[in-house]
Amino acid sequence: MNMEVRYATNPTDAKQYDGERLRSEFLIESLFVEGEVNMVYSHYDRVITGGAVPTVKPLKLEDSETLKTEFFLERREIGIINISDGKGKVIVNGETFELNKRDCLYVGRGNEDVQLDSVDASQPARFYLASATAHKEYPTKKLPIEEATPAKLGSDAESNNRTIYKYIHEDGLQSCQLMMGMTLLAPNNMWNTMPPHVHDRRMEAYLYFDMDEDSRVFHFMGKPDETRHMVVKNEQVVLSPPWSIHSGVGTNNYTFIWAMAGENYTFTDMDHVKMDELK
Ligand SMILES: O=C(O)C(=O)C[C@H](O)C(=O)CO
Ligand SMILES: [Zn+2]
Repeated sequence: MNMEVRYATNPTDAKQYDGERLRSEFLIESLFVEGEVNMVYSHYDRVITGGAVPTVKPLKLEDSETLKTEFFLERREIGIINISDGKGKVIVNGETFELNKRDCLYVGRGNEDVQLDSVDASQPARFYLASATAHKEYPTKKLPIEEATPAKLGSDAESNNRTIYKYIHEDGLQSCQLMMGMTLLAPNNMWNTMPPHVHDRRMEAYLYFDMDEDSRVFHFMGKPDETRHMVVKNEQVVLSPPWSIHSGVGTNNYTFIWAMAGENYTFTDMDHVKMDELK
């Protein structure tokens, strides 16, 4: 288990950052390594994002060193999505949940033993993890992508025709503060979340995946009138501060998982940015 800690940055300081500094604060370049659990603890709403790729043996969710708790979910909840064609298994206190590609499992606070495993070590599962602090236990529950409610957004004319699947949210899997879902772009559509928005009440993390080796997403961040971009590869995560837009355009098709935590539990609570305000 590897845990990196990242502190929060205010937007006035972030204005001065060059590309390298921007990437070291806001881009997570390597989460998915075979046989490892890698996580980043962000001071933005204390959200932990991580990747786990179990092969020949299960990997345990743990980090008493950083959290100073007896077990990982003592005071936390977690959303787990398998992004691999290889089937995965999550074993929660002895109960097994099988996750196909794009299925999501919510595990509530108080579950002591969480293990992540692959059904076939030669085609391992790749689990994306997002965890937030939690004040009570909600039931551990799986939601296959087929049962997540799709919402169509955008249009071919704007090159942003896409479908949002919400898994953990007020009308889906219940949680304390974590919200999580996946956005799939229709073929030949490259833009996400443009026009952009901010939500000063919540941080957000985007995991970009399903990309070829040479595909890139140009991810836009920053205050609406002070934007920057980072060039993002397959299976990399952007940490989006509450004051920042979070939008991207790909050189090829891609999918992304968004996860949020913070003040309220209302997916639609966004401050939309007018194109005139963008600089
Ligand atoms: O495609 C989109 O637009 C999104 O998926 C937006 C995210 O869900 C988001 O930013 C929620 O605040
Ligand atoms: Zn958002």
